[in-house]
Amino acid sequence: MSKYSRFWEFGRKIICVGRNFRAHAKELGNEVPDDPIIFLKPSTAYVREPNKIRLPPNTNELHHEVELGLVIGKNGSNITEENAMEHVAGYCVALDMTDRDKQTALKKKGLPWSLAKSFDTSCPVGDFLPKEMIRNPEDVRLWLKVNDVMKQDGQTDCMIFSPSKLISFVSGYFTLEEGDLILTGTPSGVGPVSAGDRIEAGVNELSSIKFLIE
Ligand SMILES: O=C(O)/C=C/C(=O)CC(=O)C(=O)O
Ligand SMILES: [Mg+2]
Repeated sequence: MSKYSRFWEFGRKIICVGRNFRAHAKELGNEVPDDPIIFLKPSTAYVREPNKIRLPPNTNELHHEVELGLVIGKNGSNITEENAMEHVAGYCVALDMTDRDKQTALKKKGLPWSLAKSFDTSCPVGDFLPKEMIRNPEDVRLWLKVNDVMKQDGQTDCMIFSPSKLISFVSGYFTLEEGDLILTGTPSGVGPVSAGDRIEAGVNELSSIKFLIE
């Protein structure tokens, strides 16, 4: 068993990348970024099956976003793109649950997104997938169904910034630590979920998660 098999218990940083897929930036009417857009979630955002995703306070529009998670296995800062993958212990399927209404209101005021992105249970994660299980993180299918209907179905080769580029960029600002998780951005097809809905999501056919909205 890998020491990272319960990486969420390390209690480390969850570093998230936004607008990393052109089609998703476009569906929300955003410009494609010149540099990665980065935000953070606290470790209290983690949720694991069979626990449920809770609606944040005063939400009108909770959105699903399926993402590939990179689990960091080696500390480092100022990591080069060439050495980046040496810092990855493995992968997971993850959701970046987003209070879209709140995010839109905060964006309009030029305020941080934390309340919209970082609430308790905003980061459901699947099982740890050791690095050997995904030969090429730039060739992974990310999919998500709500109540058995496919809503997101994208390939990581459509990322604007590759996993290596993201690790290199982020590690110039934050020292990456063992147990950190990097969420690499969502493909298009994000949309609302309500109490009672069932989300199922996965990376390839390797790992899937099922979460109910409470
Ligand atoms: O700028 C927006 O309106 C929304 C951006 C996001 O929510 C970014 C992501 O979290 C993502 O692209 O995965
Ligand atoms: Mg996201």
